[in-house]
Parts: sequence; structure tokens; C-alpha cells
Amino acid sequence: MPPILRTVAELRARVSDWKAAGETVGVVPTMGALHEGHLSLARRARATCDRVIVTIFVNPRQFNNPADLEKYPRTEAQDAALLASVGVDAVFAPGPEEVYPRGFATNVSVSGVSEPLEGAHRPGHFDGVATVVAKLFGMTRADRAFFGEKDWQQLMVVQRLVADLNIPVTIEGCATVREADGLALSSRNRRLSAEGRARAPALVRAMQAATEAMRGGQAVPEALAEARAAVLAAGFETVDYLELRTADLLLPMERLEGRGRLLAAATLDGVRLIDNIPV
Ligand SMILES: Nc1ncnc2c1ncn2[C@@H]1O[C@H](COP(=O)(O)OP(=O)(O)OP(=O)(O)O)[C@@H](O)[C@H]1O
Ligand SMILES: CC(C)(CO)[C@@H](O)C(=O)[O-]
Ligand code: BAL
Repeated sequence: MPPILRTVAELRARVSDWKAAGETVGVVPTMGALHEGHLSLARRARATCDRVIVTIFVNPRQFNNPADLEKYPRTEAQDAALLASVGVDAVFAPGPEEVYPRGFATNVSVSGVSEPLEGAHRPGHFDGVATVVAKLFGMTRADRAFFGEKDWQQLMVVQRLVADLNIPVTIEGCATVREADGLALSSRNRRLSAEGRARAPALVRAMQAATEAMRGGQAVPEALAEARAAVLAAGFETVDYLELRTADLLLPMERLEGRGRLLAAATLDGVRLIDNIPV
């Protein structure tokens, strides 16, 4: 089993030894409840870095909804066993007081790219993400960091963060891992009922159908409205957004010109699912 480190001091001691030996360090930030999506990031890190740290921290500052924080799955023993199979060098799993000790007073806020989509529906979420990710980079002194494209907007926010603050880490985006029926793997999927799980792929299917329709010449607003209707007809309770945006996410796209990204968030069985595909 990889060692499970609880304190920043223990982490720093190991990283200092590795750096002194000239080794490169990769970090995979997670909130645990690991699945193949996370493991694909850890394997990519394993293949490209001398040392690999996986962090497991359910970051309270990025949860705008207290019930979501409370219900977030926590499966540390199983996570450690999965990470042993990948061969990571350390798991960093601190408690909230270690990350946010008494007197903690800094907030990292990235403007622009954090504002639409998830930012509009989860107030404060990306401040929480940017703050903890900046701290994890400082704590691990990682040379490379691995993030999933499933959280595309998060990936854009983190890229902006490291560019703006001159943080010396290379960000690697990793392709979304999906179930055979197309559903993007997510820790929250395990909260779906059996019936919800069977309906869940309707979200990505509607997005794929909209993409094909737009490529075939259908007007963007019409294709998006049809996709939204298909998601609701499949049994989703709400669609927070289903939008075509420029690849940098800064502007909505009214017409299909150049590269874009289709992104959606929708709730099924009370579980909020997100997904995105290139267009
Ligand atoms: N299906 C996936 N494919 C690739 N990367 C993924 C996938 N799911 C999560 N990741 C990535 O793993 C990292 C940690 O994500 P996180 O722990 O939030 O898991 P999650 O499955 O996205 O959970 P949830 O969305 O339910 O919070 C993020 O960089 C995220 O983008
Ligand atoms: C990057 C992250 C680990 C920060 O808490 C989280 O947002 C996640 O799991 O995607
Ligand atoms: N996967 C992104 C983290 C979150 O939903 O809070």
C-alpha cells in the first residue's frame, strides 16, 4: 500500500528528498471515491513522472450545497487499494484543519472563465477549487498536475490560475473515461438509483445528437432546445445549462464556427451530473 500522509510536514519531507535526488513529481488532485477516471490520471502520471502523489481531500470550500458535502462518498481504504495497483508513491489525505488551519484568510479567485456555467450555478465553487489547488501545488511542489477533461471548466480555471500566478507546474488534461453506454464516470454516479443509472446516458446522447444536428446545419438554438427537451423527457428533473461555447468558454456560440465545446449540467434522482464534448 502507498503511505497515507496526513500532514503537510510529512508530505514536504518526502518531496524534499525526491527533489534533492533530481526526481520529477506528479500530482493527481482528487476528492476520493476513486474510479477508473481517476486511475487513468494516476496511470498517466505514473508513466510520465518519477514520483506520483494522489491527493484525497473533500474540500469544504468548493461545496456551495452543504447536503452535497455531507453526502459526498468517502471510501479511503478502497481508494488506497486501487492506488496500490497503480503503484503511486504517496497518498496525501489531510483533514480540513490541516488544509485550513485557524487564521486561514486567503481566497484565490479567477475571473472570467469561472463565471458562466458551473460558476453561475455553484456560487463560490471555483474560488474554493482555485484556493485548494493553489495550496496543493505549493504543498506538493509538483512539476506536473493531471486533471480530467470531464470537469472541462475546472481544467480551464486551473490553466488560467497557473499562468496568472506563474506557478511552475505543467497542467495535463486527460480524456474523459466513460462507461460502455457513454455515461462519464463520476463519484456522484454511485448515488443514482438503478433506474436513474439506466437513464443517465440520455444526457450525453442528447449532446451527441445536438452536435450532429448542428454539424448537419441545424440552427444552434434549435438544436440545444431539442437536446434540453430530450434530457427532460428521459426523466432528468432539471437542466441547469446545456450550452455551446467557444473553446475558451468565455462566449456563448450562436453559430457553429470554428471549435466549440458543448457543456451540460442536469439533475437526475437529485444527483447533479455534468458532461462536455468537443464540437
Ligand atoms: N470520467 C472521468 N474521466 C477522466 N477524469 C475524470 C473523470 N471523472 C473525474 N475525473 C477527474 O478526476 C479528478 C478528481 O475529480 P473528483 O474527485 O471530483 O471526481 P469526480 O468523479 O469528478 O467526482 P464528482 O464529479 O462526483 O465530484 C478531476 O480532475 C476530474 O476531472
Ligand atoms: C481538483 C479538486 C480535487 C479540487 O478539490 C476537485 O475539484 C476535483 O476533484 O475535481
Ligand atoms: N469534480 C469537481 C468537483 C466538484 O464537483 O466539487
